[in-house]
Amino acid sequence: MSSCLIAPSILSANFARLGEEVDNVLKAGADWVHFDVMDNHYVPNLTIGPLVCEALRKHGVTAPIDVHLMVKPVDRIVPDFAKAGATLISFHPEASEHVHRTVQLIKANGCQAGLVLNPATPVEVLDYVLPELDLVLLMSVNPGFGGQAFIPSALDKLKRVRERIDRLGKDIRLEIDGGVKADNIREIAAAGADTFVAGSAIFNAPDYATVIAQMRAEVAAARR
Ligand SMILES: O=C(CO)[C@@H](O)[C@H](O)COP(=O)(O)O
Ligand SMILES: [Fe+2]
Repeated sequence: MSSCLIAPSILSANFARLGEEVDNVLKAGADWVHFDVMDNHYVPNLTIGPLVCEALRKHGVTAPIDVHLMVKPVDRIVPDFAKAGATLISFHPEASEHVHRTVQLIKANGCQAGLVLNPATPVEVLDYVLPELDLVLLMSVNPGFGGQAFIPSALDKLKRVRERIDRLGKDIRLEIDGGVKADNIREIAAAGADTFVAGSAIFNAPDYATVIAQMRAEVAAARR
């Protein structure tokens, strides 16, 4: 199993002080910055684009930026995010006419590629494309908003995707996104996730370092 990575979703950060918020959460022990891009079309919400990603890089953020695109169509915006400093780019298959082509486009632009499965998207969508991926992102809420409750069926889905990744024997990260908290992360880790997005659980807490440390301890307990 790969190392445990914590990826705070900046959707729940204070956007008026975004650079400082990202610095603080990284100082508090976060590994990646999870960057939620919403277009008010694929999902009913509107957030941030490549300019903000670029601004974080110019501000001095060197940690991996994990871009979660909830944008349809997706291909046109991929090169812009690559130029803006994205490390990984993940997209929803429903937002791409040609999933395999979008994966290749992301890689051709020098980024790692991830595919995102909504709660009702079957794992079979990974057939034929899993070997090309660097990451699978399972949604444990319907995309569009932070602060929603974890959908329990994601646990069974995590197990099924973990089996597929292990069978393939390739180093592919299994990321979970939505409703992840210190009090449910242990069972999420036990089900096979190795990369944990958490927005409200971290940014709504008084002390980011305490929550992140708690989360890591829970993941370690699941792996013992
Ligand atoms: O992609 C999304 C929502 O669409 C997420 O990344 C959320 O922003 C996670 O927030 P919490 O559920 O952890 O508050
Ligand atoms: Fe996300």
